[in-house]
Parts: sequence; structure tokens; C-alpha cells
Amino acid sequence: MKAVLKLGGSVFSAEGVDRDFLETVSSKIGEWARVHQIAVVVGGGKISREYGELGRKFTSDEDLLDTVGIMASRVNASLLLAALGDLAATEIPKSEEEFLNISEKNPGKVIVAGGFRPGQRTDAVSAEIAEVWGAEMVIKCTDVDYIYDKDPNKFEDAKKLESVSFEELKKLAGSEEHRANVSTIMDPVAAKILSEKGIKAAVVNGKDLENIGRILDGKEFKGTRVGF
Ligand SMILES: Nc1ncnc2c1ncn2[C@@H]1O[C@H](COP(=O)(O)OP(=O)(O)OP(=O)(O)O)[C@@H](O)[C@H]1O
Ligand SMILES: O=c1ccn([C@@H]2O[C@H](COP(=O)(O)O)[C@@H](O)[C@H]2O)c(=O)[nH]1
Repeated sequence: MKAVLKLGGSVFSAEGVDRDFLETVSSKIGEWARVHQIAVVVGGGKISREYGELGRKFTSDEDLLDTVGIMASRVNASLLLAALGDLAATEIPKSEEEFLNISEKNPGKVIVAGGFRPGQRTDAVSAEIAEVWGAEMVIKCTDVDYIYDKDPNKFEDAKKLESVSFEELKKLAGSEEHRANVSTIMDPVAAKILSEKGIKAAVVNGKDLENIGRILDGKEFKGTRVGF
């Protein structure tokens, strides 16, 4: 399968980077990349949150705060790239065009990205890459097992959704104006691209790597199917 894996900040560095997880996920990505075509997008995680919260005390310039988040996600992407070693292309793309150039120059290598531009989150980068690269699916690896009908960390009676349509995804993503480091289960820019381009997505717990392997192999998996 040709797929974009979105490794959420909550998985990659919730409270700092977990060395064991970094080693395990890098080795799994290596295994998957032998059989599948994979690009990885990493979220901003702890540094993005910490720097963003501090930055907000000094400025309300959302583009500047977004830039802080973008740089944080690229730091995380650099660390994953280091852990992947020869498996990965050494450059981190900063746009769709750069992604395609790097992809052309590095056949067979995993390309790792962070943020692209202000006004969105790394979910959107995953969808943007999937669109230009012609990927079949975006796999959002996050800190919840499913998309629910409301935030399960706020509402005890939230119900899991095993399958949602693109229209439902757009509603769950919300339509509030983008603010740096404020998130819903899917970035609205990402939901719009997935929906308009008919790109399937899966939302799963990022710590369950066997489950992610099952998605790539086209098998049954635990998580929410979007658009299929
Ligand atoms: N309807 C919902 N279903 C599931 N989770 C939801 C929902 N609404 C809000 N959430 C929240 O979304 C969070 C996970 O998504 P989020 O994109 O914020 O994190 P992430 O995977 O770390 O990605 P990123 O690095 O882009 O922030 C969950 O921890 C949960 O609290
Ligand atoms: O393309 C992008 C990606 C990210 N940002 C900003 O960075 C933070 C952290 O990214 P997450 O995906 O939420 O982990 C995000 O909230 C944005 O403020 C961006 O501007 N553009």
C-alpha cells in the first residue's frame, strides 16, 4: 500500500520523547517500508505545546505561533529521521513540491516531514502529501483508539465510531478559525482535502504498531475507518 502515516505529537512526544518507542517505531517503519511505500509526518508534541504556550504570553500573532509549532514538528521529524538512519531520505520537505523532489531523488527511502505552512496542523500536511503523491490512505496514529462522537477525554459517555463518512469527518473536525496548538480529532484543512479528493483515512492508537501493520496489509483493524 502507498500510505502516509501521521504520527501524532501525543504519540511521538507526549511528555518528551520515549527512547524505547522511538527505537521500536523506527524499526517497524523499516519493516513496513520493505513491503509498502510509506511517508511519515510527525506532529509537534511537547515542544510545540510548551513553546507555543510560552509564545502566546508574548504575542497573539497566530502565524508566528504557528511557525513555532512548525519548527517543533520539524525537530521531531529530524529526530525520527536520525533514528531511521539509511532507511530515510536525509532532507525534510517544507512543501508539497519539495516532497515530490525528494521522493524522486530518493527512490525506496522513507520521507519524513513536519509542518508545511501556517494556518493548519500536521494532519493537513499528511493529506497534502497524500494528494500530490497519490497515496491510497492517511493513517492518523494518535492517543485515542477511535474517533468518538465527542471528545472522550472530556465526555465519559462518548461513543466510538467504527466508520465515518467524509461529511461526518468534516463536522467532527469543526469549522472554528485555526489557532496554533488548538486541536480537534482532525484538522479541518485535512478533512476538506480528504473529502474533496476521496482519500481514505484510518484513525488509530499510535502505540499499537501491530494494528497499524494490519491496516497496511489491508486486514481488519481496531480504529475508525474514514470514507470506506
Ligand atoms: N470526537 C473526538 N474523538 C476522538 N478524540 C477527540 C475528539 N474530539 C477531540 N478529541 C481529542 O483529540 C485528541 C487527539 O487528536 P490530536 O490531533 O489533538 O492529537 P495528535 O494525534 O497528537 O496530533 P497532533 O500532533 O496533530 O496534535 C485526543 O486526545 C482527544 O482528546
Ligand atoms: O503545516 C503546519 C503544521 C503545524 N503547524 C503548527 O504547529 C502546531 C503543531 O502541529 P500539530 O499537528 O498540532 O502537532 C500546530 O498546532 C500549528 O500551530 C502549522 O502551522 N502548519
